[in-house]
Amino acid sequence: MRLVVVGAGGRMGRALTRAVTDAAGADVAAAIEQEGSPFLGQDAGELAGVGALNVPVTDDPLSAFAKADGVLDFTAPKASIWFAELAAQARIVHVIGTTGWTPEEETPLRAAARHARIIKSGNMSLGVNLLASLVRKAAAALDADFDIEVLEMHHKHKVDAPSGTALLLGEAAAEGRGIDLQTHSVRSRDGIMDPRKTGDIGFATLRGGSVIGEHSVIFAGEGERIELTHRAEDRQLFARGAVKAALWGFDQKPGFYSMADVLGLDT
Ligand SMILES: NC(=O)C1=CN([C@@H]2O[C@H](COP(=O)(O)OP(=O)(O)OC[C@H]3O[C@@H](n4cnc5c(N)ncnc54)[C@H](OP(=O)(O)O)[C@@H]3O)[C@@H](O)[C@H]2O)C=CC1
Ligand SMILES: O=C(O)C1=N[C@H](C(=O)O)C[C@H](O)C1
Repeated sequence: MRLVVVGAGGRMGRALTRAVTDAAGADVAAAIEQEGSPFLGQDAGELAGVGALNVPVTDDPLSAFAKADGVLDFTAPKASIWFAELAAQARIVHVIGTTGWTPEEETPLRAAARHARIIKSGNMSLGVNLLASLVRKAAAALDADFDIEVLEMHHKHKVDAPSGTALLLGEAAAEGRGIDLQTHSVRSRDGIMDPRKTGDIGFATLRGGSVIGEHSVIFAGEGERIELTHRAEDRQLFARGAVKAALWGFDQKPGFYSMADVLGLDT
């Protein structure tokens, strides 16, 4: 499968190039950064530390997508929307790991999925997607007297909060409990406020150092507490998941898919 890595100079872009190079049945067909990027013209393999691949980074996704079977995209929402439109025109697979979406920004992705095979997830690891299934089950089994809080920590460079994974886990908890996350989520607390409302799902964000990604869902009841935790120890985990998603998407019809679909997990 000929794959384009967009955002090829970024932390995940470099991890994706390494993962494609390691995978059977996939090649790096092109590498993209935006106009003005210092990475333009550099070899994607050299950037990723796997040796020259003879794939220079360009700022021309249109030409790249026309010759490819799929795109691996961990960039920013505005960029991912544009890439989804191009992937739809080219009728190819678009794997989106980008996080930090508003609900309105997701609408054009659904339109692009009429022609592209879009696989989007806030976390491409098996562990987190399994954790989401466990959270859904726990939330369904426990009554609303168990307060649900989602805690996450990431490296100091991360710009969106709560993380895509925290929101994915919050959605799983809300689904398990049969409530709407939008109307039950508390995303910040500061100063004097009303006591916690029964049924709310709280989010807390920590940022610092080089932490790859840590998430806990805490079910706090009277006199007991259940904590479900995932710790990512290596960014390659997400990149391998993205390549797996692309290879899976190759045989699918146009549509909007999740990592749970790829992994065959119940939702
Ligand atoms: N779903 C998952 O499993 C995971 C998701 N992520 C998410 O992936 C995203 C990227 O993370 P990370 O790699 O750490 O971030 P980086 O900032 O290191 O990388 C993003 C790259 O995308 C580039 N980019 C932005 N806009 C465009 C564009 N229009 N065209 C081409 N390239 C563009 C950036 O270039 P420039 O610097 O010039 O803006 C940068 O090189 C984040 O949203 C993060 O949360 C991360 C890990 C796992
Ligand atoms: O920005 C990151 O690094 C990560 N982002 C994703 C998220 O927002 O959940 C996934 C992972 O935790 C790393």
